[in-house]
Order: sequence, then C-alpha cells, then structure tokens
Amino acid sequence: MPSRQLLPHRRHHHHRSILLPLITATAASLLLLVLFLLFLRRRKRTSPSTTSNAGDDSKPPHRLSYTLLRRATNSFSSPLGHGGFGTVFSGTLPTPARTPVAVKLMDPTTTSQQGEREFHNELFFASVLRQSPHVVAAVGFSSDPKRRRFLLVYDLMVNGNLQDALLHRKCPELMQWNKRFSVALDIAKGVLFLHSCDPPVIHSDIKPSNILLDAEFNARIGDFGLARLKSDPNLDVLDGRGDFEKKKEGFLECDGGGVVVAVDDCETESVNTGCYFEEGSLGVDQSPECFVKVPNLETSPETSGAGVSASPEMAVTLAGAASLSPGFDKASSAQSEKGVKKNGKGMRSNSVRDWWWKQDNEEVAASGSGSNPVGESKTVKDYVMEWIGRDVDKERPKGEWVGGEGGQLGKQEKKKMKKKKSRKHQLEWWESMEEEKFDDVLKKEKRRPAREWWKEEYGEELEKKKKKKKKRKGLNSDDDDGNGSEWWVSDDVLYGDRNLKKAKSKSRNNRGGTDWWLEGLSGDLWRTRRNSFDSASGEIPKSGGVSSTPSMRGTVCYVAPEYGYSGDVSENCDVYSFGVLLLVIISGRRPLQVNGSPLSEFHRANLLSWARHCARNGKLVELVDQSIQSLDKDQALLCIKVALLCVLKSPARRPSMKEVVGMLSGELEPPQLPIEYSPSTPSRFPFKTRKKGR
Ligand SMILES: Nc1ncnc2c1ncn2[C@@H]1O[C@H](COP(=O)(O)OP(=O)(O)OP(=O)(O)O)[C@@H](O)[C@H]1O
Repeated sequence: MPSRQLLPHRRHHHHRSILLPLITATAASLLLLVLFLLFLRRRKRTSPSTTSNAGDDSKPPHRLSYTLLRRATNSFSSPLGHGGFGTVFSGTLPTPARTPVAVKLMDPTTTSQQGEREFHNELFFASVLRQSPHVVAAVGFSSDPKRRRFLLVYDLMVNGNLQDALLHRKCPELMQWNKRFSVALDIAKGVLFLHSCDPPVIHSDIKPSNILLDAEFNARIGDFGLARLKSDPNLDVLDGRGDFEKKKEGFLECDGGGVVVAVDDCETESVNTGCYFEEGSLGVDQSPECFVKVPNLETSPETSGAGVSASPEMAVTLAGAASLSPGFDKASSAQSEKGVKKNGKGMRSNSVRDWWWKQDNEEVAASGSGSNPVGESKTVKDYVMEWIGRDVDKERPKGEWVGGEGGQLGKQEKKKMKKKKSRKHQLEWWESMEEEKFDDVLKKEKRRPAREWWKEEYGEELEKKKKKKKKRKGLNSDDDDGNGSEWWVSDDVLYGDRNLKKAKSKSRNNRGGTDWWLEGLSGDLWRTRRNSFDSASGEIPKSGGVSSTPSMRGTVCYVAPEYGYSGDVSENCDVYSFGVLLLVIISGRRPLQVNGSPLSEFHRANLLSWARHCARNGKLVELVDQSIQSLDKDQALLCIKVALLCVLKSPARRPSMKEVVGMLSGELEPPQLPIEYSPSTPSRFPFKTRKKGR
C-alpha cells in the first residue's frame, strides 16, 4: 500500500524534473533572441548606412521622421532664410554627435504640385551629387505626401548664402580679394563637377542665393530644385530606348539601391531614396546613382579643378575664342550646338526626358489656362515692372517729372511738364557722364531719351525700325548701315542662331512698349511666378531676381537668353549664369541696380551692359568693387574677361566650364576679349550718332 501511495508523488516529481530544464531552456533562448534583436537594432541605429553599397560611407540622405526634425529645429523656430518653396530652419540632429543642419520645410501651399516636384528633384540631385566638396550635401529628408509634409535636411552652411554675405555685406571676410576669388573658383569647380557627370547635370539656377558658404568660406552650390539631366542626343538612335532606359533596367538588376534609414530616432527601416523621374511613382527600387555617374573625385581633374590640362589645343581654342573667329571652340561648340539642337527634339524616348517634358507641358498648360498651381497670378513682367516703378520712383525728386506738387495739374499740363522735366533729367544724365568726353556728340544727343540707350543695348526695336526703313528704300535688309548695331547682328548671324532670332522677333511682336526694358533680363519671363522677393529692400532679388519654377528654370538677370526662346537647355546656360555671377562677385553689386544712385548712374544699372561698355572703352578695372582689400588687379581683370566670354549671347561661343576653371586657375592661357569688346569697335554706349542728319 505505501508503495501505491508513493507512486503519484514520484510521477509528479518526475514531471517537475523534466519541465524545469525545459522552461529554463525556453526562457534562456527567448532572452537570447531578445538580446540578439536588440543588438541588431542597436547596430542598425549606430550604422545606418549599411546598404547594398557597402563600404561607401556616404549613404545619406536618410529618411527621418517629422517628429525628429521638429525636435531638432526646436519646432521650426530659427529660420535661416526663405525660398520660393518654403523656409529653411537651423537645427541640430541628435546623432551623430549633435550635427548642425539646415532643414528646408516646403511650404504646404506650394507643395501641391510644384513643391512636391521640386522636393523630389532636389532630393534626387542632392543624393547623386553629395560627394562633391562643392555641393551642399543633403543628409536627410522627410516625406509624408498624405499630410503634404516635405522636408529636406542639409549640412548647415554657417556663413549663409553669397547674396547676404556679399551683397548685403554680412561677411567682411569677403572684402578680401583672396576670399572672393576663391569663392569664384569654388563655384566654377562646382559647376564643372555637375557638367562632368554622365549625363551632365544642368543646375539651371546659378545665382548668389544658391551659393552657400561654410565656416571656412568654401563655396558650395545648393538648391537643385530646377536642376536637370542633359539628355543625350545619341539616345534617339539607340533602338528607341536609349541609355537611360538601359541604365534603369540595369539598376533594377543591381542589388538594392535602398538606403537604411533611421525613423523616429529609434527605428530603422530600409527604403529607397527613389528615382524621381517618373512623377508620382516612386515605386521602382532605383538608386539615383544608376542614372548619373559622378566623376571620381580623386582621379578626375574636373572635380579637383586642379588638373585641367593646359593642352595646346585648349590654348588654341581660347585664342580662337578671343579673336572671335567663327571657328571658336569648334569642337566643343559644335558638340554643344549639336547637343542643344538634338535636345530640343530628343525629349521623346526615355523616362527622364519624358518626365521633364511632362513638367514643361504641364507648366505651360497650367499657366496658359491661368490655373497657376501656386496661386500666384502675377507674371514676372508685372513683377519687374513693379520693381522698376518702385526703384525709379525713388530716384525722382519730389514734385518733378510727373504732375508737379500733389498732382493738381491738368492732363495736358502734366504731359508737358513731364516732357520738360524728363528732358532736363536726361540732359543731366548725359552731362554727368564724366568718363565720356564726347561733347559734340553730347550736344547732338541731348534730346535722346534715356530709355533709348536701353533699347539700343538690346537692339531689337531698333533692328525692326531699321528693317522697315530698308524695306522702304528697297535695300537688302542684311546690309550694314553702319549705325553700330552690327555687334548684335554679328553675334547671331555669324554663328547661325537664326532660329533664335526668329523666335526672338516672334515673341517680341506681341509685347508692349515697355518691353525693351525686359530685354536685358534674359530668359523666358512671361509665365513665371514671383519668388524670393526681398520687399524690404525693394530690390529685384532676394535671390538675385525672380525665380524659379520649372517653366522658367532660372532667375531673371542670371538666366541665359536662349532659355526662354528655344527651351533648349545645355551646359552653356549654366556658363552664362556663372558669367553673370562672376561679374557680381567682382563688382560686389547686383546685376540690376538702380537704388541709391542718382539718375546719372542710370547707365550703370545693368551690370552686363555696363561691363560691355567698360570693355569697349578699355576700362575694365572700373567694374571692380572699390571696397575690395588687397586686390590682385591682374586676377580681377582675368575674372572679368572670363565673365565676358561666359555671357556671350551666342551659346556656342561661350567657353566650357572646364576652360573657365582652367583660365581662372591659371592653367590655361588667359583669354583675350572678343572683337566686339575691343575699343576699336564703334562704341554704342550710350552715344550714337543719329543716322538722320540734322
Ligand atoms: N544648407 C544651408 N545652410 C545654411 N543656410 C541655408 C542652407 N540652405 C538654405 N539656406 C538659407 O535659406 C535660404 C533659402 O534657401 P532656398 O534654397 O529655399 O531658397 P533660395 O535659393 O534662396 O530661393 P529660390 O527658391 O528662389 O531659389 C537661402 O537663401 C539660405 O540663406
């Protein structure tokens, strides 16, 4: 019996002896699993850049949570500046090691279409180009299309943008010639880096507010919202698909393309940065790198900027440029011309081009129908005219010019008064031009209104009149009447920009009487929205002008003239903008500036015209900012000459960025000015004998 009683107890004991180790083992393995997961999670957090491109430590931009960015910017409390698509705030990311950043928060009212597109574009290019020391690197982004929240995170450039640093005189360091020159060279190298990518990246909006300065005043190019890839003219012959399609397919086979990113400061997630060529569809796992090959920073002379070979060919090319023979830069210009022409047609066969094409058309359609997605009804023309009105009004002495005191006069009287006063002012203007001592010309010219000079400078109006006259006289319209307007004609006719001319005259036919003013403000000004406007100072720019929608792709005064007329975009457009920027850097003033000066200074208002005038009179040094310290005069003159080459009206005659960097860094022969800048060319500024004998 006792043995019977013991049995259940023994069995129970037996069970316990089996269960205990089992439970312990399970618990231990669970613990191990948890520890392992924690370890993995920690590893991911500390090394977020473990991706398919192992070994590359340049994995940003990472996806970051909105909450993290809100915290990092202290609820978006310290704005650094305002752009066309939102405000940029300073902040500090907790990892790694309290990184100072600039967070661009896209304005929800603009993120409907344009803003989102700009966000994608900027993110794409910032990812591709982040390796360059001359490009502002994007370190992260946050995107929540449902809530229309788009944020971009960049390295903080502590010295802000060049516009504020130089033109608002916020950085006295830039009064030193060395600093200014090195900024110019940095920008040139940056643009060269973009153009050296495969396919070349066209920034499309080179201007001072898009140049940012780090703590050591190294200049970096930012704001890639309008950047685009140059389409390859050869694509059309590649069995209808082209390189990009192939690259895209290639990428689909490449492993990953994803970037491991930190979310909400504690989670990790693998996402792809997306290839934003297909609007709205970011579903394809592609890395931007698969579309764009960036030059190798260590081996490429382009990116270092130091290795531009001073080959005899290059020197010859530049000499050719200088003498302005029609064969200037034959190889490269023929290439670029070809590229430009084919580009125009070549927007068909690949996704990249289709994407841009779509954008353009949508934009045109939107503006055409008056349904501006941004809700900005003013055209650039309105904006510029508004500015001109404001600025010129400032110059008018009170009670003069228009209507006398309180505007009490009748209409007729007002008119008479206006005429009288304006003549008086114009006379003062002519007479105060000390550097010109053409007294006899002055007498003859004294009745000419000031605005006529502007007309001449952008000579179309005059050309039209001339043609009409010639028609009446039965002369060949191509004959030169010796009135000095050949410079304009030669630039276009000699180098075959006939289409451009046609387009120009066509577009001008519809413009009003004040449009001569806008001729100087190159680019397509007719369907854009206002952007970056500094109303406080009454300047045309905050960012140097009016920017920046995909329909326009550029900023007034900085955008190349061919942009608006043909729509063709090539590296030459950036070269032009760089030329204007270089002049701005050397002269320390805006490209268009009337404020604060008497009317006698009116003729200097347009920097480009003024520079051309100085060149023709052999007085380039007048362009140099008077407040520069420790000036290297030769270097300054070199910069001006390079800038003048860059702003040549014919795209084909402009130097390439490689040549620009070569010339600026002294590795190529310094340029001589083209013939139209030579003193022997009859000066058309601002005096010109009238054809009519008096
Ligand atoms: N990484 C940065 N570090 C410091 N400041 C920055 C940085 N990025 C932008 N900013 C500041 O924010 C301003 C606005 O920049 P954003 O790129 O949005 O517009 P923008 O270039 O001025 O104008 P637009 O949109 O007309 O081109 C800049 O002018 C600059 O002063």
